[in-house]
Amino acid sequence: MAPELVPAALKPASFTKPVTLPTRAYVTFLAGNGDYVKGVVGLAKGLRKVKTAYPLVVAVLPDVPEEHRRILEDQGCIVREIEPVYPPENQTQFAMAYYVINYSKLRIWEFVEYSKMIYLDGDIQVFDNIDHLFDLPDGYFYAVMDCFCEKTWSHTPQYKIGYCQQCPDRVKWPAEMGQPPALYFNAGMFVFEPSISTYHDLLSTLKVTPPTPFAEQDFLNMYFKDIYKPIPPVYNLVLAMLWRHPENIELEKVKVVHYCAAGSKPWRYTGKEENMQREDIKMLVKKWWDIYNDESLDYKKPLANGEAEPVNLQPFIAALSEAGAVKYVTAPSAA
Ligand SMILES: O=c1ccn([C@@H]2O[C@H](COP(=O)(O)OP(=O)(O)O)[C@@H](O)[C@H]2O)c(=O)[nH]1
Ligand SMILES: OC[C@H]1O[C@H](O[C@@H]2[C@@H](O)[C@H](O)[C@@H](O)[C@H](O)[C@@H]2O)[C@H](O)[C@@H](O)[C@H]1O
Ligand SMILES: [Mn+2]
Repeated sequence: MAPELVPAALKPASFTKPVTLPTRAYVTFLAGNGDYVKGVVGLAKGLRKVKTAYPLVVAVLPDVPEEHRRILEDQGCIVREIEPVYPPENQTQFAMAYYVINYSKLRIWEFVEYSKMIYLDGDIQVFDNIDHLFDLPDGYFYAVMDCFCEKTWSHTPQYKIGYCQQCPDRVKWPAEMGQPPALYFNAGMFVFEPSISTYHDLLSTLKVTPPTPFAEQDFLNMYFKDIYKPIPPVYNLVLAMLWRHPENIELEKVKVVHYCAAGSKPWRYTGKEENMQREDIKMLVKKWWDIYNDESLDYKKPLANGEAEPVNLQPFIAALSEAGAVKYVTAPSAA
């Protein structure tokens, strides 16, 4: 029998089937009426500088003032208000008292208008395009491994014996203490898929999980332990790595910097805290300020003729395609 002249996949019908493009976005979290809004402005401008194809969603708690929300919308951010999430009643001493508000990050699993998201703390800057991370296979939780060597970890057995997952052979985990701790990620940056069922399960699991010093970071590590996949530290340079594990870092290759070491928040930098006079820290803080102060990176910057800069339609197209107003037809790939 003559082979099909037109393979089924190329029959006209397959070209008219509406295809919803995967909608992707970066997402960050903002709480309070303080200065973290500067971190988020810096992040929005940094993502624009590396020409990301995706919008930045900012999940804001109710206590974020209207003025700060306006600043972020004027920087092209999609501002979404979320309700706080509190851990169960507890006597926990969080590593930092304010960590209790970080459980509210869990609300981002409810952003199911996006198929895949990259979460970034507001104290993170993206210096190279990382859009390719959205193409990582679904079904896993991707993040960079943390370091246990800072004083903030002094409550843990690994700190007490000098063990760190970044260099498991320097001080080996003693057999008499059983298995070494499972690989543990820093929750300042991760690639995830929003899902209503996961969202509800996260919140119901939280209700019966005693809080611990690293708050939602500990909780997320416990919850995603079975599907966690480490990604290279170039995607989330926890600054302490520079003095704790310099052998694991090639600074010139770092794409994402996480200003989480004490005293390193660029918008609060004084240089007085330990390690803050290091040349690499001073260089990274300057790099952050260079972006923050770069007016050419402002969103919809009016051009000389007074017209607004061409608007980046990506966020609107993504929203429209999701809402079904615009049906995309994919042509077969050229490859
Ligand atoms: O007053 C605050 C404290 C924290 N955050 C948000 O919560 C994230 C996690 O807190 P932080 O980065 O300070 O923790 P670290 O990574 O330094 O431990 C921040 O990046 C912000 O996105 C905020 O918006 N306001
Ligand atoms: O609420 C807990 C926080 O825990 C993490 O920060 C810590 C952690 O990285 C430690 O390993 C460092 O020693 C420390 O400096 C740093 O602040 C996340 O960055 C943050 O997003 C958030 O989840
Ligand atoms: Mn952080």
